[in-house]
Amino acid sequence: MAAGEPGAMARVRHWVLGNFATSWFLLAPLLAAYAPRRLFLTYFNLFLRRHARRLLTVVDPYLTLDISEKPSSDSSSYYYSRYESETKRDTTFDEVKAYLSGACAGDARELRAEGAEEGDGLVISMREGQDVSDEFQGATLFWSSVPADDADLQEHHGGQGAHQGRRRRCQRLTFHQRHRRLVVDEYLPHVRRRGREILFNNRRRRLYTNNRINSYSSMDEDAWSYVDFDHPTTFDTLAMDPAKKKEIMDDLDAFRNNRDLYRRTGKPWKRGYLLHGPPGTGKSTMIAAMANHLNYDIYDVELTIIETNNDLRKLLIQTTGKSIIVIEDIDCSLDLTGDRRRANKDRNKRRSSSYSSDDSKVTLSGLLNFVDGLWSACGGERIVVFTTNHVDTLDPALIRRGRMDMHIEMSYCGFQAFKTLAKNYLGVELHRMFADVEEQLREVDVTPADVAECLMTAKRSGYGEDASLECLIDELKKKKAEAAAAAAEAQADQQDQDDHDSDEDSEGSDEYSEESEE
Ligand SMILES: Nc1ncnc2c1ncn2[C@@H]1O[C@H](COP(=O)(O)OP(=O)(O)OP(=O)(O)O)[C@@H](O)[C@H]1O
Ligand SMILES: [Mg+2]
Repeated sequence: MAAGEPGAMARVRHWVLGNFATSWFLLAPLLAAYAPRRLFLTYFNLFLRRHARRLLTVVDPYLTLDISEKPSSDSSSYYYSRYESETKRDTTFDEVKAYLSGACAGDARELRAEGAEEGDGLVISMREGQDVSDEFQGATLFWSSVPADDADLQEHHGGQGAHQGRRRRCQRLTFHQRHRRLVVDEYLPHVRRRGREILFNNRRRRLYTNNRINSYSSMDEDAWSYVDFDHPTTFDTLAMDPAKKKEIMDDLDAFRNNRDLYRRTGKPWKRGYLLHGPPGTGKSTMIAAMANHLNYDIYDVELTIIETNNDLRKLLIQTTGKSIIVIEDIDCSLDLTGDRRRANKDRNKRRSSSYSSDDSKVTLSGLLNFVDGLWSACGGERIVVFTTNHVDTLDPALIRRGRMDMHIEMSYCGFQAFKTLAKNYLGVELHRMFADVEEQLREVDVTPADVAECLMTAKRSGYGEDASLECLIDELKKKKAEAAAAAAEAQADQQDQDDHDSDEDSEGSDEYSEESEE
């Protein structure tokens, strides 16, 4: 309707057009008989144009929607990154193909297999002309593989390019017109989301570490370098109390599976874990197990080379979702000691004198913002892990619930943890010597790292189960004796100190009494 057209006129026009089809059937014979041929043809033409589409939908109520393969010239490995997505190609075709991979493997008869862009997996897709069906909220939808339109090809390549010599493909979705809204609003976003997950799970995981970045450089500078993450630890091989382990796994699963809950409650989709305990109790090992369990990347933040809070933020926005951001030994990193103080000195030397050193520190507040400031909410599905050997020295603000939601104490090796290590290293779940080991473990503080090392050494030397366990028991006894000797020595030192103090006290009081007598 034209703007400003009176309502009455519009109604009349609508009525006329609405009755056009009827009027055609009434008027056609009259026009054919009495009107000039030219007028008849014009009238007929008009009728066809207006009503052909409507007639077609009666005959064929199905709609099609094409998703074409994009030129490979800007194809690059698939990223799950908010930052990078702005500059990377449209990945819809890949997502749809990944989504259909499962259905194709089950349904289609003529398949095509391509190596996944990363990892050892295969992406199965349909050969041209094949189709598969899919169900979504009670609607049946059909996907078929067809060549992309020539027009489409021209549009994207200008008639040449990387796809020359190979026809681009297109996934065609066919659905009933009554599902139009369902498809556009819900089904296609669902397909893309699911496809993205499949692509993400197929790729190799990465272990990132931050580069030293120049605060004044552009945002394009790579803040992170990475290697493939291929750590073999899983929760199965992690030695710790089974109940505690289950609690952590359940917590991780609840985090991963509750995207909507986080959204509904207005909480950013992230969670913090504080791992604390003596060296060698498995804090770093736990992080690897978490990453393997969730299939997330790891960003290992080296705080000592970050110069400003702003750089820290820059790092954060270049991380991807589905990742674990780790700051190891947080107590050492934040306290400006050792390397960090040296790093600051070096930096200050390099800087012009107009910048005070106060401008260039990662402060506690910078770190707090990193963990749960506004920027930290971008991207979502992110886990932050801090590790420390000295939980008591940490600022309470840093580890309060909400920032570090779960505090996990990694403790010395108990019997249950030992059983996991025995299974890992010796392949035994039960043994008559376990009772001896249990007894020794009750009396000595030994880390899982010590036990693992002992069993590994025995295994490498070709010892059998009995000999390996004997070695371990000997080692535990030795440690117990060492601990007893150290305790005795400490007690003796303490005694000496007390004696010394009391001697000084009595000398002091003698002097005092002599002075007072005088
Ligand atoms: N709980 C555990 N389960 C299985 N293996 C463990 C465990 N704890 C330690 N280990 C073994 O000991 C090695 C060292 O452990 P890890 O580096 O995880 O200790 P950590 O607590 O991070 O120590 P640090 O505080 O010094 O960083 C690991 O490579 C692993 O082989
Ligand atoms: Mg560690």
